[in-house]
Amino acid sequence: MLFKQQAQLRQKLLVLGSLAIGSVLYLVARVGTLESPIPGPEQIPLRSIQFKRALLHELRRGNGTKEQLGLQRLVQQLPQAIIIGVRKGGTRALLEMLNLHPTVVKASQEIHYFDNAKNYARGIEWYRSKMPFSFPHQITIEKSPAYFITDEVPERIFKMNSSIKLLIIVREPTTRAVSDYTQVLEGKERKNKTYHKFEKLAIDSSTFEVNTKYKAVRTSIYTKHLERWLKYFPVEQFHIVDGDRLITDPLSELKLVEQFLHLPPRISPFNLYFNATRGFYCLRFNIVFSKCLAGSKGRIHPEVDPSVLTKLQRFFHPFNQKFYQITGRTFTWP
Ligand SMILES: Nc1ncnc2c1ncn2[C@@H]1O[C@H](COP(=O)(O)OS(=O)(=O)O)[C@@H](OP(=O)(O)O)[C@H]1O
Repeated sequence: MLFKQQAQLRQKLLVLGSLAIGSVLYLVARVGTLESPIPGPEQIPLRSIQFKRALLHELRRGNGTKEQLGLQRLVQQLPQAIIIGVRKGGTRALLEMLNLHPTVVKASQEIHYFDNAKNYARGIEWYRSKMPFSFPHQITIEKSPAYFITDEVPERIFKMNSSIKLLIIVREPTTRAVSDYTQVLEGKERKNKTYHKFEKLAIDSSTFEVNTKYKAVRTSIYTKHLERWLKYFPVEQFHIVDGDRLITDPLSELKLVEQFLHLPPRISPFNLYFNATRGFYCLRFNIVFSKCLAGSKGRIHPEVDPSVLTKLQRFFHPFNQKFYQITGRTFTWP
């Protein structure tokens, strides 16, 4: 009995200790690093949010119940915004970077609720149960890149929330297709299986034209997919993120997303630093905690015959023009 009480006391002290250390480190980290906060009704007390995040972390680790940690107001909210695609566009980087914002809570896993018949049949409360705990003033975001290209998804999302905000991150279409191929190739190699070369898959061997049956090619015809979505949602409900710029200048892209989501600007230069070894920007949450994306992000692409790349770029050109026209955002793709 005495032993149990001592163990409980020790656990409580541990929780309080880690919370106190976390808060002090957080305050030290934020002082002087934040952009001057914008005054107004939207302003959220950052420090208390970060403190609550620390409590949330303790809850997830099983170091107390909601009541013990004073987290009764925690809820599992359906997402108010979804990153619907595009596969290999930088969806993971975008989600992780948005999660730096104190008002954003991410669903860590891809949930595949709307594109997977079995999951969809489980119902909306199943979907909600997959969402992270958050406070009512926070917004939940999930990403499942397969949503963008799956026929049934727009209608299903519309039925859940017709005013939801939709984020699409795109990359130069040919590079995206090669990235898509690289991921599949790696999977095959891991299983000691052989796989065709990209050139063979992307070009029809009888007509020497671009093979539009190849999924990696089809996914890059962004306008075709977007048109299906526009049957349900007005174009204002979408925000297009430049995935190429998210790699080279992530903060500029994140600022545009903050505006689109009506979030106060809180992601600052402090939160992002370039890691020369990785060749990418990594994320800094505070002076002690920073992380880069997993090694599966930023793979080295195989070399592709330049004439095939040119053929693909020519093929995508008219679709790209249409995409610019519809979205009102122009990219520098060839
Ligand atoms: N900061 C940072 N760190 C690492 N990787 C980054 C980052 N920003 C964008 N990217 C690019 O993200 C590409 C992977 O895209 P996705 O996350 O959408 O892939 S997936 O569809 O979820 O598999 C991945 O594509 P590849 O380079 O082709 O592997 C990266 O180029």
